[in-house]
Amino acid sequence: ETTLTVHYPMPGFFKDVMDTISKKFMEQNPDIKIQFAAPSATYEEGIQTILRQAGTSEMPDVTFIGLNRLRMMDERNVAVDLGPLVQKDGNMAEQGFSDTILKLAQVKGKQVGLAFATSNPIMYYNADLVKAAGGDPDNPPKTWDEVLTLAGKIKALGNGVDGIDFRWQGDDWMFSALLFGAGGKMLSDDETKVAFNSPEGQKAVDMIERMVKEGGMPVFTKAAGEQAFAAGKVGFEFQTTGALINTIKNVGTKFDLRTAKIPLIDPVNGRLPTGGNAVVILTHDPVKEDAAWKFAKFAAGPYGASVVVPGTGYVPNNELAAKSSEYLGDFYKKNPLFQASLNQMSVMIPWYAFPGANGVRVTQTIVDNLSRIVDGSATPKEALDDAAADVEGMLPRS
Ligand SMILES: O=P(O)(O)OC[C@H](O)CO
Repeated sequence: ETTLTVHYPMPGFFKDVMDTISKKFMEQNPDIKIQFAAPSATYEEGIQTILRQAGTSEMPDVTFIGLNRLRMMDERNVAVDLGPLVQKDGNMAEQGFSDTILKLAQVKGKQVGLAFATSNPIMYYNADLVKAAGGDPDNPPKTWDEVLTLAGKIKALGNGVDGIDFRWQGDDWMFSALLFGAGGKMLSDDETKVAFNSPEGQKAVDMIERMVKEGGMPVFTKAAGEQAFAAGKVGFEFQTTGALINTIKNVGTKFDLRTAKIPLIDPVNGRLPTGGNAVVILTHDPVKEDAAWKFAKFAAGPYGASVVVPGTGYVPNNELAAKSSEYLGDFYKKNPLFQASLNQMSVMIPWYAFPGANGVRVTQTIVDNLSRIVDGSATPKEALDDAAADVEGMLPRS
């Protein structure tokens, strides 16, 4: 029997799906046992744990890494190159892994992992509050101006109700939703210079200030924002579609929960970041590596995707799972809340992965500066310029 130790992040989203997938895998592969290492609360904690454990006896055999940190895994040379295994397999496309899907977990052409869960940011809204404020829940806002106007009216309802919770905390992902949504980018094409202090970046940070001033967004922590929304005290919440099942469970019957596309500051050129994570093999032991490859394909394959999508709210990252009636073929028709993210798949681009060893610090600097806009201690321009100067100093010198 081969035992694989598997580490994953965000147990709030993934514990149940990991349990289901590993149980089924062990039924089909009785000679392989899956045991879980303590999960990490976030992607950022996950990557730091893995980099610390790499090469020690504590290192798990398999991990799930945020898509923006695969580059770091590659730069530190920690992950097994899956390219030869993909080659040897020969029929990845038949198992639903098209080239497009394989590319989601490649770094400069190297197959660092297989995408396990993929997401985009969506708009969650409280249809009861929208109605109470004079809006039409069947025709939710399509532009940020419309969101802000309606959110302001929701805030004006009083009774401790707030207009917006935009999940800017934690990492740079939701900031990139505004930046990419405005047609902007993080760094110059040659990655030597910061490019988010651009007119598009300015529009992104101005929007955060407008959420506070016009849309009634308070200084929430991530958890407080989610709790307030689920308690029926917030009109609009913007965050990953991966939080959908948790949100549905937490809202229960308290109000009429709906979802819609997140507006793009530039509806023509705007794009959205792809959130989520990929399964990565760490063990170099040949027997374990073989078992780990079986598990990776199973988790990221059609069965895994058919558990992850309904179990969380992520979009399908396996073409067979998305199309076949055996898996998710009828699911979307029956579950309209899941359609917002599906309808945005055509505008998904990679979650930007900063080069060099300072990726986690870069992200934290961006978040810290966003918090100054939300708490009113800096203007959007000051925060943007400070973030740009700090990040510039953290980029690798060529
Ligand atoms: O949560 P995910 O997996 O959709 O990834 C995007 C994040 O929300 C970033 O924290």
